[in-house]
Amino acid sequence: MSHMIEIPFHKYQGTGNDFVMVDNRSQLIDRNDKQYARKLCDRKFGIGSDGLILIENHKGYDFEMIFFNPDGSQSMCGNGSRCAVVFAQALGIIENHTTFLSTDGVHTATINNNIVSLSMKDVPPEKTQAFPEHFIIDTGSPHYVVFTSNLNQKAVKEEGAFIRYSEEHKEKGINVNFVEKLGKHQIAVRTYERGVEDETLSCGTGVTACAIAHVLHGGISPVQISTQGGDLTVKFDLENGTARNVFLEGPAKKVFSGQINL
Ligand SMILES: N[C@@H](CCC[C@H](N)C(=O)O)C(=O)O
Repeated sequence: MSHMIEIPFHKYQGTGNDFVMVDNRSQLIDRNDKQYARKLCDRKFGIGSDGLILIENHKGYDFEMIFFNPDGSQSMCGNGSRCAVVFAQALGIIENHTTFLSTDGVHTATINNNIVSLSMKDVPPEKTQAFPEHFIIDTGSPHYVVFTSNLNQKAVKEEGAFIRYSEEHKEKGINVNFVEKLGKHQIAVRTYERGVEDETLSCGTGVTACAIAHVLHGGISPVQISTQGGDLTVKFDLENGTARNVFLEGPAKKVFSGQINL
């Protein structure tokens, strides 16, 4: 970031997971400079959000979304992808259906009355590790999933940080999800996100991992997930241990627009 620029931005949220969106089709922002994410996502000195998303042109797809955590690290973001789809529609890039590129590859999505249904990657057994007390499942981002009772009383930030900074996970980091079973088709989830290093109100790749863990534990798809920021649905088929035809569904909305000088 060498000289001062004025950046038009749009703030979106998907079940309370909030993102700064920048239409970067004219390459206003250097996508290799992590300082933009650090500055724009800062809740005291910037706009404030759980991540920065750049929308860029891509030859083979409707668009490419580039996601950054507030610390500048990159990973797949389920809620951010859902918000990016609504943003792409507002920009006139797409109508109600899209095929686009995200951090972990190609996704499709459909928008119906502000509900975005996003295809997620298959999750084969190699991406699912079951331990006596928890699961580790990679749904584009790595997730530690632990079942609990009294979810509302959980010290998610403290207990999540303890696992995320443990000897095993401190180097690459991991997102930590606490899950309470509410029924065969229902769970409640609270998530500590790496890169934010705090609890967020919802995490799309996180609830996808939790829904898969729930079905491996006797639950049934579709799974309704209640998060601190609203409700999501995850559906998939489990075939020989592989979760296929995985869809993450829920609302995504614009909150406000503005411009910032950096
Ligand atoms: N909020 C996201 C996940 C964002 C990435 C995550 N913090 C990581 O670094 O793995 C979601 O909705 O999936």
